[in-house]
Amino acid sequence: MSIEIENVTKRFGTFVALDDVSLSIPAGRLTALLGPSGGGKSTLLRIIAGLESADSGRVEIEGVDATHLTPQKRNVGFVFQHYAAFKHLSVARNVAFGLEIRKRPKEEIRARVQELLALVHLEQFADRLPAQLSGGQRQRMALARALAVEPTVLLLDEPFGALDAKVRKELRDWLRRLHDEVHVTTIFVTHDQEEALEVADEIVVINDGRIEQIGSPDELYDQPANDFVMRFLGPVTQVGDRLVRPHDLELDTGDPDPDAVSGQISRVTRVGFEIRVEVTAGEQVILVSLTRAQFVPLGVGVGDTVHVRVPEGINTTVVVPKPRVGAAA
Ligand SMILES: Nc1ncnc2c1ncn2[C@@H]1O[C@H](COP(=O)(O)OP(=O)(O)OP(=O)(O)O)[C@@H](O)[C@H]1O
Repeated sequence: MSIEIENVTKRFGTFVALDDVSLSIPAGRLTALLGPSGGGKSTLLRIIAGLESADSGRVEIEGVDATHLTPQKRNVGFVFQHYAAFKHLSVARNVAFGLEIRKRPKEEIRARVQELLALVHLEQFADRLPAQLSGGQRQRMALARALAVEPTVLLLDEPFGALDAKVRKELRDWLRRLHDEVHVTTIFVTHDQEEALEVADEIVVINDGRIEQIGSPDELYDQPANDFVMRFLGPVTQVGDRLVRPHDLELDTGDPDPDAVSGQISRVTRVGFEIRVEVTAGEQVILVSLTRAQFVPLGVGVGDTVHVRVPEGINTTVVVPKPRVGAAA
């Protein structure tokens, strides 16, 4: 294991941002810290970086107790959402910065900067100023700069958060490929489940200062530990007391299956190749997502009675009723 977090707690005043968090992060992998805003992801990342100190607990990086080490002594590279470049220095000098302050030989710096700029596909922009780059190019420069000093760990806090959706997606693919080339242990914070599912080897779901689940994208998607994780990772609908993915459900007409829930179609919406069917069954509105090829042969529309089936073997979680405010514990 590359990073061990043991029983880390962090409070801001009386607010508990991290509540006794323990976690092992494997070496050489790309790990996403995923969760809703305010859940504690950035705080955890900043504690790993040494930019924030925990109230209690321990941080170990590559077998070394880093709990009380300064950020400089931890050998971590850091990239934030808004990267603060040196505005008056060229792209190449920005990337070279960490090597220059470490007083590495000029020739070594030149070769390394060239190699890094090639890695992030910015060779032709070496002499530009940061202001002459696009947002996506600037974040790539930030990554090259963070990688320059060969960090043990690369920490990325919503590195593509400020960019538009299309560029974000491109950089996501690019980060995955970059990681496949350099294999540096990387932790990145995101609140975007699609980003985490697409890019990460391992995902840590954090909510309310606690870890909800750790696993590969497939494990989290197929075997969510609880209804929070299930809801956070993709669309869900409720059938009875079970949470299900709308595309896992089946619709039947004719004689109902004994386990099926019957209701009336209250709405049909087409979104590209997907047909979203709302079935009202008593108090519940169930969302069923079908392909056109599944929907059309049913020959049904709004007002018709249908039966919703949860096929055997598909993944569901039971909804835990929320305690009412003021209810006794
Ligand atoms: N310096 C601080 N002082 C007081 N409260 C803080 C401080 N830093 C963070 N917090 C609080 O701690 C909680 C966790 O913040 P954190 O930034 O770790 O969340 P996050 O999961 O990264 O969310 P986001 O995606 O919005 O950045 C939030 O409620 C935040 O308001």
